[in-house]
Amino acid sequence: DSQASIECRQPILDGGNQKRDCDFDVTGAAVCGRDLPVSTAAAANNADRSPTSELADALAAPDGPSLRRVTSLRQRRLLDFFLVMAVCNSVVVSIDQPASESAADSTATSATSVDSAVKRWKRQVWRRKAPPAASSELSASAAVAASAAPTPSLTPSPTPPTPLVLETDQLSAGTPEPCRYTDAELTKAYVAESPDEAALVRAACRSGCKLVQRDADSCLVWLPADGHVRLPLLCVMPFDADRKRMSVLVRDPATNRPMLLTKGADCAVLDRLRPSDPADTDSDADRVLLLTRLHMEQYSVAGLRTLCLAVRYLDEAEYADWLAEYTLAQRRIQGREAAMARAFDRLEAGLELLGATGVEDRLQEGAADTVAALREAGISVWVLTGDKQETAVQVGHACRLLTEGQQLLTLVADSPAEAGDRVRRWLRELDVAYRPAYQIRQRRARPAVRDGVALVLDGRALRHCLDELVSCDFLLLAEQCSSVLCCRTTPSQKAAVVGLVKESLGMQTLAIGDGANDVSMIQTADIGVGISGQEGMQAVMAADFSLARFRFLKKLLLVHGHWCYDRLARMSLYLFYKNCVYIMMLFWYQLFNGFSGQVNIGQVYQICFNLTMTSLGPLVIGILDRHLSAEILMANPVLYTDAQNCRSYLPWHFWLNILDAVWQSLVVFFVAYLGAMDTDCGIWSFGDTVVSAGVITAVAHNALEVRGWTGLHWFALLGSPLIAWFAFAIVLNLVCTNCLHPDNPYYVIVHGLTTARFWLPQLLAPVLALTPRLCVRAYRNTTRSNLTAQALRHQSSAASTRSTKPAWLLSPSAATRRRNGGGSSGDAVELATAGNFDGAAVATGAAGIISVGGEVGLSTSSDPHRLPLQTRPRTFPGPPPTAAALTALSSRSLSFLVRGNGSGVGGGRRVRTRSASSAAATAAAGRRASW
Ligand SMILES: Nc1ncnc2c1ncn2[C@@H]1O[C@H](COP(=O)(O)OP(=O)(O)OP(=O)(O)O)[C@@H](O)[C@H]1O
Ligand SMILES: [Mg+2]
Repeated sequence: DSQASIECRQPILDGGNQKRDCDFDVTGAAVCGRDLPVSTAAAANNADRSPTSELADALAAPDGPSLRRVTSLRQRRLLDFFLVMAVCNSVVVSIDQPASESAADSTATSATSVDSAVKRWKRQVWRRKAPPAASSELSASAAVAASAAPTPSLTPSPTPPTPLVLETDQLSAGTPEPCRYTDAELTKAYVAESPDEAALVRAACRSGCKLVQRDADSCLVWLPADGHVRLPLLCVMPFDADRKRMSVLVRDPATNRPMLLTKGADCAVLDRLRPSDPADTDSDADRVLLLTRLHMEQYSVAGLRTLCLAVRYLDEAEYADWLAEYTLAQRRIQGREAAMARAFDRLEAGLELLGATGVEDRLQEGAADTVAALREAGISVWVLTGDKQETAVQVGHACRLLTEGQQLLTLVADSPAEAGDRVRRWLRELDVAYRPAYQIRQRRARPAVRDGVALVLDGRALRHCLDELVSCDFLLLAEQCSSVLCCRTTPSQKAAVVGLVKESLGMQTLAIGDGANDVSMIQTADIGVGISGQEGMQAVMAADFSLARFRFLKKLLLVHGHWCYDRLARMSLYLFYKNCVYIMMLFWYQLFNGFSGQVNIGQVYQICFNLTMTSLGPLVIGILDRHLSAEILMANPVLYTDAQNCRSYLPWHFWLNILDAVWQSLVVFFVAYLGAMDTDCGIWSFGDTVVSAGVITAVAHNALEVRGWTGLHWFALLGSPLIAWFAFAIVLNLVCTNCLHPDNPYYVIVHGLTTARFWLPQLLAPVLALTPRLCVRAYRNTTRSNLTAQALRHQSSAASTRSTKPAWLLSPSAATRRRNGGGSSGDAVELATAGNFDGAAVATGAAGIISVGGEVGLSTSSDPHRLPLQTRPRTFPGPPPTAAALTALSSRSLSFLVRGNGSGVGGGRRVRTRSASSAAATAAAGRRASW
């Protein structure tokens, strides 16, 4: 699933894990503070009045709709509307569970309990072992109806059940008995796979139509005019993403006729309505349809998820006929699914529209920030949702995937040719050159994204875009757009889109979703992330990573992703290095023995060099090292682009690393050789000196690579030479009196430790071997201006300011910063020329002034970890800042990223200013000079 849709899926758990029923409602008006009408046939005549309470009032009125009285058609529709809301779903009433469990206070618990409760119910439905015993609240007529429910095998009854005529006295006469549970108890007890369904059942309950109990064979509802009424369940046609609807076949308790209750997406229900009869002048079907469409549009534009509710009454012959087909379909071994779908299709036709509902689907806390951060990190975010377009666009705006003023390219097409034409026209308009598919994949750099353009398409258009004749152009277009929103997508389309991006663009893909409809997409993507929420655990079970909240994705990618990449890159480089050093130490000895293959290092040491003596250091780097703090990485998503561009492991890093290894082995070997020259040093004693210097050099190299020291780092790096080498070798030399022929090490190192020719190389070789690396490191740290280098400098300066060291131990700039109150902001603002911007001036701090081509704006942030790091200049529309405006900022953190036209501020010179106000004046002067 897409990020935005995940967010939308989680409205109920929002607000600090509190499940707040009042956050959503089908009717919205009273509860959500939204003045939205509910579209029903009953409300059709009075659509301009507030229908929310009107509907509930109408249901509860003394002369309101009742099953035991003859009511008007309009009243019956109102009753059916609420019955669909209450019954057409897979909601289980787990009233006996403690509220804390059933209310799903914790996401994980709720997901598990939802899953298990719903699964239990589904098992019951499919097994149908025994018809339920008539309970006390069952009215006599309902009891007859219940017993008339089909047998477990769903075999069509040879004779239709006795028609049940509802007799007035069979239902409780007079005032109906009150509902046995309170609204609060019931709403807490509803456990649903889908949060929308739970919202609908709760809304129906609050309006007066209460689902009290559900088992495999029947549903017990409470109605204001009738009390408890049991509806025998004949068949449940579960929701699936291809049909986009769900139906329940029940017996109407009033007439005992089969009655199909359906709810689903507008596109899945409105096409299946019974055509209106022009001869029937009483029918207001057209009017209801018109109003329902109008209301749904209002709901969608308000960002609500809409559903259409419909009903169909069948007669016994129709039902028996259908049941025969359905039973045959169920018994098929091959093509069972298709046959069942055909049977469902046949029944779910000729529907009568009852109305529509809108469920508010709020974004999780932090969702918008997360999407914004991912986009800032250079990650292309595509939203693939089953929602309708209007709702998805609203959600896109809410999560800041779409921005105001953006050009929305809305693709509607009925054929691949039409889709191809539209796409190619837009490509021409955007001035994008055509490229064949293989070139797109082989391309090194991604094209620049146009911030002002977003692409929106629905499932039908997407199907044509996935056609192989159109897909290449579609991808070219999609790449140009800052966001892509695919609506009304099926699970298979979601997977196909991910597969297309992965294969054709050669990109690493991450799919995140929370529902069963996201499973195939999650499995197709390179990295699958499941959100455990109200929609069950399927997504989590299929995913590589599981999160409880969408906002945790930011930390997963920007912090842990970044760390992981950096650690693995440096660990791999180190592993190549140490193997090369070891092999080369053996190789140099071959120059002295005519390449005979004789080695100067004992067998045990050869094995242990890699296995124990130099293995802990890279492991600790690979697991624990952190070159940038989590705060800096979270505050500066743009740092993620370094990882995306593989900056820590470029081909030249590898070759330089190997060259360095060759150099170090050369130094280690020949320094030991010079020490042993013209002495009585034996081959194994010389070997000990080489191994020892090699271990110390490799560990010192490792120490240079460490970015964040911890106790484990110290243990690994001190333990490797002291314990894994010296202690081990001494013990082996003392113990091994006559072993390991021919290199019996007995007393060799113990004797060597007493000689200067052993110790001198131990000191000299590491220093000489590591000097080039140290010099290059120092040079690069001083001169590099890329994002990571800037962040590292900021981090170390902040650390030195926080440090409790005496001032004379700090560098002059750190001492100045500490005097100025810390950080790199405040009075001391430094303007320095940035290497990659022509004529740009950069200063560290928290506020930024960013300008391109004469337009300039201000961006401020109070986060002290936020750096003015920008890979691309950005344009902030607005007039250039005046000196006064800049000076006004002097009381706050201030920094500049000012782009001139080659002259003016910065202008290739390094400018140092004393105070923010003088920096402001300089900038303003620069502005005048350059814009
Ligand atoms: N339980 C349900 N009963 C009837 N119709 C449903 C049900 N759940 C969803 N729908 C309808 O089917 C459409 C598609 O549902 P689907 O689950 O594929 O995607 P979604 O829930 O809208 O979005 P997402 O992709 O974010 O999960 C929904 O927009 C809704 O109109
Ligand atoms: Mg869904």
